[in-house]
Amino acid sequence: MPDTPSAPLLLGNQPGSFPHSVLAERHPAIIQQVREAFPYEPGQHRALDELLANCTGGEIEPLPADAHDRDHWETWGLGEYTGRSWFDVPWLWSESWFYRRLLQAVGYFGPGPWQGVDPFRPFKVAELDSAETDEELAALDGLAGRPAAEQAQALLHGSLWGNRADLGFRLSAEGARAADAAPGLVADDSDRLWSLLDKADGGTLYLVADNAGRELVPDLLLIAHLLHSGLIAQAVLHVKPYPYYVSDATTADVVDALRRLTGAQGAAAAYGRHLWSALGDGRLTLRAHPFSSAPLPYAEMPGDLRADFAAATLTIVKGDLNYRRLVGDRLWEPTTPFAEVATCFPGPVAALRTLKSDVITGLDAHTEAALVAAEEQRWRTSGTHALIQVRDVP
Ligand SMILES: O=P(O)(O)OC[C@H]1O[C@](O)(CO)[C@@H](O)[C@@H]1O
Repeated sequence: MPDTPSAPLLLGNQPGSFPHSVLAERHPAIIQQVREAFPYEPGQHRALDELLANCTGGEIEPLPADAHDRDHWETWGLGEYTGRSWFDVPWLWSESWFYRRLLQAVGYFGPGPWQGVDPFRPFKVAELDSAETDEELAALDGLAGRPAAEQAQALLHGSLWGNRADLGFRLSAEGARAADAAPGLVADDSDRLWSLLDKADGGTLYLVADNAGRELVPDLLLIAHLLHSGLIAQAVLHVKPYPYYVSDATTADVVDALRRLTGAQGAAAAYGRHLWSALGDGRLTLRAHPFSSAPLPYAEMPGDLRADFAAATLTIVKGDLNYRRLVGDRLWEPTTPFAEVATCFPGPVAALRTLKSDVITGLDAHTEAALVAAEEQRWRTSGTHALIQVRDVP
């Protein structure tokens, strides 16, 4: 982080704040959503009851002695935060811990009959199989005949706005959108993004995925187009090692998305087949690094991951949570330059994000003033604004 004054770290202990509402309201709603979606047995319901009581009114508790990832969580601060309220530790940490404990409660990590049963799968599949997805896939036929640069920009925007497909957010934001102004891009460095790829011509793109379904599909389409056009020779897709934040993508979700594409008609099916063969011959590879679901900012990424990202021509980082991790989940002045804050990233990085939490950087003063005039501070969390911000390594 720059040696300039830092910015306050987000905690969940301010009643009325967005972080507090997530811990106090969204997490209980997600427990109820998961409970209703599966014929869980008494043991799981008891564990969900305990989690509900603990995450809203209890203290951080240690992991079971035999937990497979106990060492990771000890490295990630569990020892330091054990015994403290969920609301008094970094918000990023509490949220990540919630999903770890939720999977524990439903038996996802096993051993046992519910091992590997993704508690969020019904929601992700329903969204992938939705009529909206049909429409978006059919629209690809219209794009096929357009000039390559226009196709690329359209697919980049498809990937960007796909980030609204955040099912955790939808749970508590239903209907909110109707009240807000038309969606708008509050920062746009897409020209720099394209010039980075053009310069490398045949380089390697890393894409750190966010949500499955209607966000992952346009991410994959963007990768397919860039591979097919030769603008990149290799793509590496980072997904989560286990279900996370309701709709974050895992390898199983990538397979579902590819089946959805290959099962479609026209251009969509062609993209699907292209991606399927790219996985088969190694032009597209998947990664599911444990740090992808760690409760920490990217400044604290381990050496192997740092070396990975440093080797990329460009890394596209998707979504709100990843953006928070890029800027340290701190409440920077909105006009603080993105490039000054994202110095933790070892290679050229482009953030594609719809705004769904308080953190923001890299706005010009005029844009900030216009947003505040139109929406007070709602623009930060409404999910109706987006940004494309790029930091090229000096
Ligand atoms: O799917 P995304 O874009 O990372 O958004 C995650 C959402 O969840 C949050 O963590 C709040 O729970 C915010 O970051 C954001 O509202």
